[in-house]
Amino acid sequence: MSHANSNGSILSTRNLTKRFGGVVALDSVTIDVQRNSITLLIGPNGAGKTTFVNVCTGVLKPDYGKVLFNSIDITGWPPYKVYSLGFARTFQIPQPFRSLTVLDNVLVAMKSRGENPLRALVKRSWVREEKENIEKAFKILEVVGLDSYWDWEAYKLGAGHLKMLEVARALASGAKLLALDEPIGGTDPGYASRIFERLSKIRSILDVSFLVIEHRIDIALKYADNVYVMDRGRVVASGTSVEILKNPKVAEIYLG
Ligand SMILES: Nc1ncnc2c1ncn2[C@@H]1O[C@H](COP(=O)(O)OP(=O)(O)OP(=O)(O)O)[C@@H](O)[C@H]1O
Repeated sequence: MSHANSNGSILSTRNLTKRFGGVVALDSVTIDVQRNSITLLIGPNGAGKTTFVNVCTGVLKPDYGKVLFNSIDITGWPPYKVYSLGFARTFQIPQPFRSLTVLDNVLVAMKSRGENPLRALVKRSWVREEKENIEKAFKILEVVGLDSYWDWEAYKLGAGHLKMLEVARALASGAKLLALDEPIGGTDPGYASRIFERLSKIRSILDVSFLVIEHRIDIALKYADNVYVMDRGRVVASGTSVEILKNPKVAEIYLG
């Protein structure tokens, strides 16, 4: 199942176009990210991958085209609104609170989703809510494989664990779609595969999808449900990993 119809999609773009002066960074890009999928976005430097995510998440406004999240037209929405709807993004360099523990980092992310200030006045409900939040945070840490690090300060974590903490924080914020920018960048091949195994497990347990930009396709392709290949602002191929590996255009882009 390589091609989506937009009903099963958490994210759909239609003819998304973005120019920077004379450069067409996105040239009529139509992409579907299926629910509960890992969708991989690959392509050489300057293909438009980062611009695509920036336009979808509201960091940049498109010149033309549409972005639909959960069938809601979010074209041109500001980033905070896109985020509060459940579309989160993690960056190449994770940004946790370094001196806070892993657990506190997750709790902070959970709270940032708009708390009712009056709630805090009612002590009993506050205590109960705090307890529920901690239980929920531990469940998330278990899912991402950080439960045994719950009391570590974030600055003590290695690159791979930091990326998973970012994922945990996004999940805590209620995200249904996570755009991950090079999740295995800076990790060794063994750990890189484990990160993708985790993502694969997370999306089978929880109702979440991943849109992943990754350069190390040798590792990433195995775990992707769907792949889009971009080159010079266009989608030049799409399909399953197997289809993509067989596609002569892809070989040409990467080798030629
Ligand atoms: N803010 C900007 N101003 C001008 N040009 C830009 C800007 N952002 C991106 N571009 C141009 O748009 C094109 C697409 O860039 P983009 O960063 O989206 O590619 P990419 O596929 O993410 O590349 P990489 O893999 O190197 O990160 C490139 O030609 C780039 O130089």
